Amino acid sequence: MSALDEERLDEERLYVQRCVAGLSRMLHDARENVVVGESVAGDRYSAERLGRHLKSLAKELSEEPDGPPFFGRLDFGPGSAEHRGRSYHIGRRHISGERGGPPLVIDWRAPVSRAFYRAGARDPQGVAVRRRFGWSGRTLTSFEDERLEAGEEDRTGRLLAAEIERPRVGPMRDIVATIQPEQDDLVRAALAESICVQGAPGTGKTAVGLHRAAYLLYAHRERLRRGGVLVLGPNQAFLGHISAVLPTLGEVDVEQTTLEQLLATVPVRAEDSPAAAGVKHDPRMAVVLREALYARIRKPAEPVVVADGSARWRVREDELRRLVDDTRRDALPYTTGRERVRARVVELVRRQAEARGRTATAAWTRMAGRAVTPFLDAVWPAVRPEEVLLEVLSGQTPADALTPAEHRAILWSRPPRGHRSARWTAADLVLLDELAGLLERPRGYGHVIVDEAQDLSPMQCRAVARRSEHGSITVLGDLAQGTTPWAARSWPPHLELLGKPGGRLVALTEGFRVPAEVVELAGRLLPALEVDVPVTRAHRAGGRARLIGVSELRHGVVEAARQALEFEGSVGVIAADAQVNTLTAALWDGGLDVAGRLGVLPASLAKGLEYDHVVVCEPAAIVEAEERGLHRLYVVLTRAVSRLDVVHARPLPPQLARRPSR
Ligand SMILES: Nc1ncnc2c1ncn2[C@@H]1O[C@H](COP(=O)(O)OP(=O)(O)OP(=O)(O)O)[C@@H](O)[C@H]1O
Repeated sequence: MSALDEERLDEERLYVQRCVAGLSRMLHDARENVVVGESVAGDRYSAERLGRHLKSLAKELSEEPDGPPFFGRLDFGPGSAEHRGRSYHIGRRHISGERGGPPLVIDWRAPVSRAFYRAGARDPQGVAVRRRFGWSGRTLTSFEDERLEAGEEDRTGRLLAAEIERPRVGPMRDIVATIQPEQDDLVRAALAESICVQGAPGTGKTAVGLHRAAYLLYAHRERLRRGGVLVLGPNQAFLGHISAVLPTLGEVDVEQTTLEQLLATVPVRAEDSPAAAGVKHDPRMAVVLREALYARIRKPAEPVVVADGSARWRVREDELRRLVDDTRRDALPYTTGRERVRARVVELVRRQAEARGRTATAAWTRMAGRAVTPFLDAVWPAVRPEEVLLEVLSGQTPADALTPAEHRAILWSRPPRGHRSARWTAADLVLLDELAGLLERPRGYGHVIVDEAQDLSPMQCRAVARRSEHGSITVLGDLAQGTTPWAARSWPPHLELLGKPGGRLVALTEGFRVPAEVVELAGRLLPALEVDVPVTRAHRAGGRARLIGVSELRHGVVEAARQALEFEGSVGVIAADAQVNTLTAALWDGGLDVAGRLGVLPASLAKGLEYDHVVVCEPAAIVEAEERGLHRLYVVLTRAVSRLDVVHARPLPPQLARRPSR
């Protein structure tokens, strides 16, 4: 490093100290304000609001992990009308300046920070110098400059490469320091825009989704405060893997869950046969359920008579029929429809009563409403989702939308006595949610991010659509990684089921996880996966992929894991679900500690995760375990960040054994 650079680094280190002081000042002020805010606000409501706001700010600041206060800096040159001659440090969060001075650090999501991600030698956007910083913990160790206005740009700089190539340990981290232009375009897309991102393994779909959530909350905080942001992931292991990212970015109020958990209104106590699950996830079930629910509505067969003191008010049958028909045509949720009928009948009664000089007080209206209940119970009965589904699965309602064989597939062999003793399956939860959505509109979100969306069934897509009807969605997925029997084969129909047929379809094509050697090996499966997905360019080189034939699987796996532990980083041993216990025991017996850095994972839970070194055990068993086993194998092979060992005692699946001829 030159003497001048040493000097610059020293200056930046002094700046770090100012930032650290700035942060502790912010924390001190926020704590102070919690106390003051609660006592000075004019009324209780605003005191509470202010108190809550300040408390969450104080909490956020004090929970701020000891990360570096900034990761980049922009020096604007004469080419910028707005920021000429200014320089800004960019970090994970805003750090206020001293005594009303300019901020010390600008949030990466602020408009001016955009140039950090988007400017280049071709379009410098007024940036004279873009600086990236290298850190070791909280210590600033280096920096790298690109003189953009002078036509100098280094898209594969040392610091960038080091971040991408770093060995993985522990859960996923944020990527704010190195978001790439094609990713930034998605992260900062308008709130109203629904986007569908198709990307090969490791192209940063999950990272983009999480950063988009953080960006939207920053740019539209007030609007999103009411609806909120929901992140849906495939399973608990995945949620654990991503759970730290948003809090590191200062966003603690995002709901992160699985769809199954979101819909869990009753416990799951049974499993469907593949045939039954296939029918239950088919979109025609929406028709079956709607018809079963609305079959409860009857034609009024007698007049409504309301006893009101000495008077009797009567609404004729033909009037009631018209009223029920009209309300059905209004296409309201079922429960709202029932209340609308009640209100309309009461209105007819009220007119009669007022014509005879009565005054319809609030108490009178309540009395009349109650008097109409028996009529409603007969004609538009109140109902629970479980009651309707029980009828459907017991064969008490027709299912004209299904073939007789499909209908038989979903019927219970021994129907339960009542819905409380029913043993519901995971697919039933989706059906119950569909019914609940027909009864009443569910809570909607301002924005929903759906990861691994290719795996959602049509009925699951409808559950997501119901929750984002008035909001927007980010759909993340890879058609090649679809492992459910109902996985999407193409995006446009899927987007339609998700309620956003006009969503923008974008492909991410730069791979940040999987090295070229592993991409080549896993890519041998692609022709057999029968999906049309764009080719990806691997950012990482220097990886290793080995096919290791052994005579005894357990022994081979223990040996591969032992060798893997000689390297830095996490090691994931991934096997067909049925082999996990045996292999875990073998690793323990071999003296390896299956905890911490080394983990054993069933293939069915590997989605979205990554390990520095992956040992895939007996691919043939992974393929055989399920209908879309080859897709599962593709998912499993693409979890490796640096090295992949495929250990097999049986012959390899033929698609993996040979290179595809092109
Ligand atoms: N711009 C970037 N800079 C540095 N690392 C990145 C960048 N984009 C993605 N990564 C890293 O690449 C890895 C893969 O990212 P991510 O898990 O988001 O990919 P994905 O497309 O969701 O993969 P999969 O389809 O396998 O779930 C992660 O470790 C992520 O942090």
